[in-house]
Amino acid sequence: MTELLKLEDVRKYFGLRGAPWRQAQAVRAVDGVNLVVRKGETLGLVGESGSGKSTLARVATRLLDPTQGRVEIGGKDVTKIKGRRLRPIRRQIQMVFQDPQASLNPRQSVGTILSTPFRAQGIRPTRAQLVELLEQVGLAEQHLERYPHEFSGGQRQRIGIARALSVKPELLVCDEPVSALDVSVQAQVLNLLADLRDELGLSYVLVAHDLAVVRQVADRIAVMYLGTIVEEGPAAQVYEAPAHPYTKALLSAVPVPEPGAVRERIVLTGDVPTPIDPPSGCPFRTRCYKAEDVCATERPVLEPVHGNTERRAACYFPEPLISERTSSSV
Ligand SMILES: Nc1ncnc2c1ncn2[C@@H]1O[C@H](COP(=O)(O)OP(=O)(O)OP(=O)(O)O)[C@@H](O)[C@H]1O
Repeated sequence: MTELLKLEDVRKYFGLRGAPWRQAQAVRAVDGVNLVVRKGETLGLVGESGSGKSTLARVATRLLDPTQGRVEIGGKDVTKIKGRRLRPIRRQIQMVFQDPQASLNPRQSVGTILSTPFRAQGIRPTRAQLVELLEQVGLAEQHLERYPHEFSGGQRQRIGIARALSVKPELLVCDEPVSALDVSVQAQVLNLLADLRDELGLSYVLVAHDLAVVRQVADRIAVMYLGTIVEEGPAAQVYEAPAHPYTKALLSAVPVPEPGAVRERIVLTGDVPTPIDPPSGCPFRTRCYKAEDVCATERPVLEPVHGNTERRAACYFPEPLISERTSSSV
């Protein structure tokens, strides 16, 4: 299948400017990520706050330059591309931001907001094109002249999605697209994203800290911890039988949908280490219930788990791939 996005050993360190003693304090927000998103799939990127999801999303869409590594979009190496030469890239990959309130200019009408990506491509959109965009996200022509404050949170996110769709991208990177919304509205926006995927053949990277949200829509899951991907695989398999101890701990806090089913609860002790000075070896080892000496000396890389090439985990002691979940009698 066509690879729409490919990241190879991507790193993003903040604070590398200035005197050498300052550089020693660099924040390793993304620290060696390899990831592929194929046409037609929805990849859920999950992890706790501060794990580097937003930074990775911004590097992948080339809103940020990587410190190191390679970014391929639509089979083309775009790592070093800058300025106007990024235009054709923007037609392939667009971003939807977390907070529609902050990402929409309050002084611009919806019509102006939706026109901006066209103009960045040197195109003057027709009114019919703008109306079509609004209709795609469940809004209507009469909304074109209105301003962001006249809309609800859910409607504003629809405008953010319409803006991202304007240049007909193949891949949308959605950074926590529903976390700023009321729970009742979250499902509507997620349904809209699913409908758009079916109608337009879109692919998504869906960034979320809420595993229940990702479960609804993702085909594949990648789990981030301290700037690295610690596990990836088909969503159903990862949810059913997490291989990495961190994924297992994260999921143990998520209610199981089937009535009567229970999951073993794992409470992680200790704080997330600082990305300025991550632990030696495995970044998760300081909080891991399975850590052994080897985990402190060598960093594990993503490898097939127990021979299953669909499932990869960066762990020397992955969990078995069969579910350990127990069902109590209903
Ligand atoms: N511009 C920046 N300068 C310095 N450090 C930054 C910058 N942006 C992010 N960071 C740091 O990089 C790390 C990863 O942040 P990032 O926002 O990517 O994580 P996240 O998983 O998206 O978390 P959240 O869900 O809270 O946004 C954090 O330690 C954060 O403080």
